[in-house]
Amino acid sequence: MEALRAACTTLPPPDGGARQAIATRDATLTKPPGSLGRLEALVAWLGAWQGRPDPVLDHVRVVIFAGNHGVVSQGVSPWPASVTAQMVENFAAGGAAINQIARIAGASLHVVPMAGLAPTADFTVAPAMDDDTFLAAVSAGHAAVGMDIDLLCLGEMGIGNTTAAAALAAGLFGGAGQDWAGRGTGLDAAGVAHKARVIDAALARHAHAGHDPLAVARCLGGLELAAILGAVLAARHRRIPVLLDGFVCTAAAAPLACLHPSGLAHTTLAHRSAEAGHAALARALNLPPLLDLDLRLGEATGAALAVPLLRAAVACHSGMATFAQAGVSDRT
Ligand SMILES: Cc1cc2ncn([C@H]3O[C@H](COP(=O)(O)O)[C@@H](O)[C@H]3O)c2cc1C
Ligand SMILES: O=C(O)c1cccnc1
Repeated sequence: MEALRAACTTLPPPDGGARQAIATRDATLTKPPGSLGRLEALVAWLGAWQGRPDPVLDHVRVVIFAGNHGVVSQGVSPWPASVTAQMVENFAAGGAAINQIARIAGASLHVVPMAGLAPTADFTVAPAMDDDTFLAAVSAGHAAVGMDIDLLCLGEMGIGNTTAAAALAAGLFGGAGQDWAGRGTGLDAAGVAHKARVIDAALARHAHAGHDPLAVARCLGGLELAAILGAVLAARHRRIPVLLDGFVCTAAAAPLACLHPSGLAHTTLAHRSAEAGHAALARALNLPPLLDLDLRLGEATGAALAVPLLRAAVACHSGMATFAQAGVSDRT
């Protein structure tokens, strides 16, 4: 655990030279300065983390981690845990939403089933994971990133994981179950109230995890959430920019922000999920979302949807003419 903590607290910064070169070229392009808004910031962000004045999106990888959750036995999801494995099969067959969106985005799709989809412990009665299980899950996430990647999109599949994400968010940022619990895959109001009580029970049981973000992630998280944390960490050490997906993915990455003040600087939040806690979590992490499409699916769908936006931003930066080239008058 201490090696992981050290890896989370000693993080490389972005490439300031690449960022500056991008700003310098941007100022010469045939548009009013700043007129491409966040697209300009996205190019600078990509280049600063890729260490390139000419950011590329040739190799975009979507990784979905799948895991099961013991807390499902508390009736926190309208769906049975067996759907996790069935959806892993559906990903392999090309039938899920993410298969379609990843194809449109020009991204490869990789699915990593965690621990043979064996569930974690029910965290209302015991820590979700012991140290070894947690560290193995973080390592699996780390290993799934690969080397020659220009952009990593992260997502998850795991029935019950909006409960784990809400518990993790509460453990890291405070508040009670009702502040973070949402409808997930379709709970009604009574179901959300029950889910909030289940989260409160978990928070009470693991209060001793206190302010150690890794202990909170181990006790209240899940296997696929730990893997996402490992993947975000690996990407940082390899300077690969990351698009985070919805509520679950954001909560999974959050411990790194709690361990290092700029721990998530190499990530962009692709969208604001309709899941109730996501807006507050995004604010707590100072991660303004790119898209707001009322998605509440997970699977990295929101992350993959933002890839074409990044492609457009890069195309503008690399392909636009300068004022001098086009013979367009600069401002007087
Ligand atoms: C068919 C199906 C496909 C999914 N794809 C993603 N999720 C999403 O819903 C689950 C979390 O919601 P909860 O906490 O309410 O169980 C996760 O698997 C998440 O990825 C799905 C859920 C279902 C049912
Ligand atoms: O935003 C998410 O990550 C989400 C929301 C609902 C269900 N699964 C995931």
